[in-house]
Amino acid sequence: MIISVTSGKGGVGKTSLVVNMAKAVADLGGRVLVVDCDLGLANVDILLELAPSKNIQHVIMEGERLEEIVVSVPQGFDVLPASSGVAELTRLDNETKEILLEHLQGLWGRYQWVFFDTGAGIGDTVLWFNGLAHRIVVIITPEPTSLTDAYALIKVLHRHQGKQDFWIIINEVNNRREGQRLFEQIGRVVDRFLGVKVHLLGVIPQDRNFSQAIREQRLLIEGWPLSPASQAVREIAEVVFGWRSRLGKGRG
Ligand SMILES: Nc1ncnc2c1ncn2[C@@H]1O[C@H](COP(=O)(O)OP(=O)(O)OP(=O)(O)O)[C@@H](O)[C@H]1O
Repeated sequence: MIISVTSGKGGVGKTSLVVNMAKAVADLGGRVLVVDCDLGLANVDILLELAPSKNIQHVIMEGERLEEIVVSVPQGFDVLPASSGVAELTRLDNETKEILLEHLQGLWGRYQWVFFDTGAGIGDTVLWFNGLAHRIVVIITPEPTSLTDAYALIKVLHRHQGKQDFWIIINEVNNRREGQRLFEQIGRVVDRFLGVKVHLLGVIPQDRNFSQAIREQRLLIEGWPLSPASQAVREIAEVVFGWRSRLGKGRG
């Protein structure tokens, strides 16, 4: 099952949540791959303190095989790293997309869960990766711009790709009630103007250990396993873990 973790606004916690969810799902027994889909501005390798010699850039530009690029991390999952500072990769032409898709299809059958950590916004590459996913998880924070940008992203994915269902994580809230209120707010708007359904996947409290974890290049759920945010990530992972069995073994 391919799960894309995406957002309208940048800096809302996508990469932080993807790597922590990947470990939490792997801890439950899943074979997990994280794909850094922010092809020109990669971050996953930094958060995991990887120094990959090759990345997706080498597949696209030099014809390397993805298998040669995948890195197994000690946290128990695999990572497909991307490159940083390569402007050409921020917009993929159709031929490149076809090549990449062919490579990816040969790879992800080996995994039960594939997490896409997409870039932010409604750019072509973000939309393309979201289009490949079985489930789209949109991260929203309480900032009003995050909410309006999430609406814009959902609108574009619905109109251009016919996506009907979105799973929402409200991140960086002061309390659960605030998360619930924000979820209801986005739910009302997308239902009224787009006829789209959103589902609450989880609410994650604000936790300054998240930025400490990034500075130390550690995972929150490893370094601060008892924090409320770690607990929330694990609860989300349990829901995600249950998705695959419901989807059936044939897909993903
Ligand atoms: N629940 C949280 N509480 C406090 N800080 C958080 C929380 N979640 C994420 N952050 C912080 O938000 C910042 C951005 O996180 P991250 O890089 O994961 O976001 P992103 O959406 O992947 O960014 P980009 O759009 O640039 O790829 C980081 O400093 C991280 O520590």
